[in-house]
Amino acid sequence: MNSIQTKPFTVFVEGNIGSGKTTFLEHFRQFEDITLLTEPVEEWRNLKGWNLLDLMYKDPAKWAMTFQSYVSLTMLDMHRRPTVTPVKLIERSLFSARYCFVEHMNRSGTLHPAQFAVLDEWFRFIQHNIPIEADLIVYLKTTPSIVHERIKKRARSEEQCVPLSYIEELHKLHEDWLIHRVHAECPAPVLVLDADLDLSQITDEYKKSEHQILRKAVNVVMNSPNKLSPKKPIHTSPIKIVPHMRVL
Ligand SMILES: Nc1ncnc2c1ncn2[C@@H]1O[C@H](COP(=O)(O)OP(=O)(O)OP(=O)(O)O)[C@@H](O)[C@H]1O
Ligand SMILES: Nc1nc(=O)c2ncn([C@H]3C[C@H](O)[C@@H](CO)O3)c2[nH]1
Repeated sequence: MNSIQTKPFTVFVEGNIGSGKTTFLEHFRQFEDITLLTEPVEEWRNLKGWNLLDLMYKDPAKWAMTFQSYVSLTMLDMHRRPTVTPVKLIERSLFSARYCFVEHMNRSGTLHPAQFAVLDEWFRFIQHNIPIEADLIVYLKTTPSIVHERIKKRARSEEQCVPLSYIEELHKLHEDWLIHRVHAECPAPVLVLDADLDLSQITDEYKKSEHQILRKAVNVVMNSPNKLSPKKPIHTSPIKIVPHMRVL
């Protein structure tokens, strides 16, 4: 008998700019029954001809509010995207937008306090009224200097002037959220992967998350005719889970 799929096992893939989130999602393209939702960067780069990402990086004081408003809309659309597969991987989330990027803009004064208050109210309203939570967060933990080099090498035009200091500040905000668990509203367990490893070694690191992700798909799929057929063995190696409430 088919299992009735009410909500897919939802995984947020989080990490600093250039940490390898898109690359991580691509690793899971080999498996069936998983929906992969990449960050809507192209929508931010072209909204009716406007490159909001570029405008935000060039003049954050003027464009941060506009950009974050559109990030919220596009990310909410991702969270609410109907999913027929038992597992859904999302690149970033409304939580990283609020806890990392908007938080940084507030602390740095890029956003006026009134603008921050509006964005925060929108986040709280959505969080309390729309189910957007994760069942697991995969945190691609990196060293700022390493991802800064990757950003420069990738050479996305809008990011050419992103300073290392910005990456370091975003890193701290990711660590506060996902390692030190300072935000109680996002209780999902966190699987930490060492995303500093280069491309020749990173696949083995990504495989550490397969068991946590695919077993959920297998559990659900086992009750339906089309079995999940991972083309590679599921690894059961011990992995590091950061519980919601850390015992410090
Ligand atoms: N483990 C790795 N080692 C070396 N380079 C990597 C690694 N993972 C990704 N890269 C490279 O770094 C750049 C950023 O990778 P990717 O786009 O996957 O990161 P991202 O986290 O999705 O970035 P963004 O936050 O900007 O969307 C790409 O050029 C990619 O080829
Ligand atoms: N300001 C700001 N707020 C966000 O919520 C946000 N989410 C992603 N980004 C930037 C990082 C990369 O350059 C690029 C791709 O991740 O977009 C953001 N920037």
